[in-house]
Amino acid sequence: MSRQENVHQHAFSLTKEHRQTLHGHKSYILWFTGLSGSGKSTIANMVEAKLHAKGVSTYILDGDNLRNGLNEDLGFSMDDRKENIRRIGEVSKIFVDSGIVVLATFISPYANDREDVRKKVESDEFIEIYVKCPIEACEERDPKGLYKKARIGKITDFTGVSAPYEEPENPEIIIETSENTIEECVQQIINYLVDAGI
Ligand SMILES: Nc1ncnc2c1ncn2[C@@H]1O[C@H](COP(=O)(O)OS(=O)(=O)O)[C@@H](OP(=O)(O)O)[C@H]1O
Ligand SMILES: Nc1ncnc2c1ncn2[C@@H]1O[C@H](COP(=O)(O)OP(=O)(O)O)[C@@H](O)[C@H]1O
Repeated sequence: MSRQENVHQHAFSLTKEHRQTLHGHKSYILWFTGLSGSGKSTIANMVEAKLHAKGVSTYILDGDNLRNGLNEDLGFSMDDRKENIRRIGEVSKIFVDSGIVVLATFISPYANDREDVRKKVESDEFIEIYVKCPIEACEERDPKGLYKKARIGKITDFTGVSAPYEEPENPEIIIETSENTIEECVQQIINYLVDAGI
């Protein structure tokens, strides 16, 4: 017997469209993926501020923050990362249903896990942003000193050092943070949203 066999969904009267109308805009997920130190949080923070200033309802879901709460039971094995991203995908879907624009900043190193999130929402509601930066530049920045620890084995399964990162094959947006300024990267994302009419 499946665990969901006796669980029945209630049909509520208000829909995502009602909530989007109240907010005055579409809701969708901006999914930032990239190495530690590539710039996911920095860019998302500024994109959120710009959207907020334009009257868009937003929320940032961030790896470090979620791992201190909802996902405090998860580590960095392949299975734990998969479960981490699955839960974030479900939470993101709830936000989209509530009419809010989600900015999700997770390394999300496995292409399949990212594609599983994409499939949870409508095709135009998942915008994958590859925050591209050579590992040498991330390591040079090392804002939290994690690469240093990973190189001497104090952190295991560290993405790019002792665990894989699968580059997105067809992301909606690629920002190259070692080639462009923070402001240029932010503007590139805003331009995409304006061109897409959202
Ligand atoms: N082993 C290992 N590998 C990668 N990252 C590590 C690891 N241990 C701790 N950290 C810190 O956790 C942050 C990444 O969490 P995520 O939830 O984004 O990871 S994942 O999507 O499940 O791969 C990551 O945050 P960012 O640097 O902002 O990417 C690190 O601060
Ligand atoms: N063009 C850029 N885009 C984003 N971050 C940049 C850029 N240039 C330099 N940085 C710096 O790189 C670091 C990125 O750290 P962070 O945003 O925490 O990355 P992540 O969330 O991917 O781990 C910050 O210290 C930021 O100031």
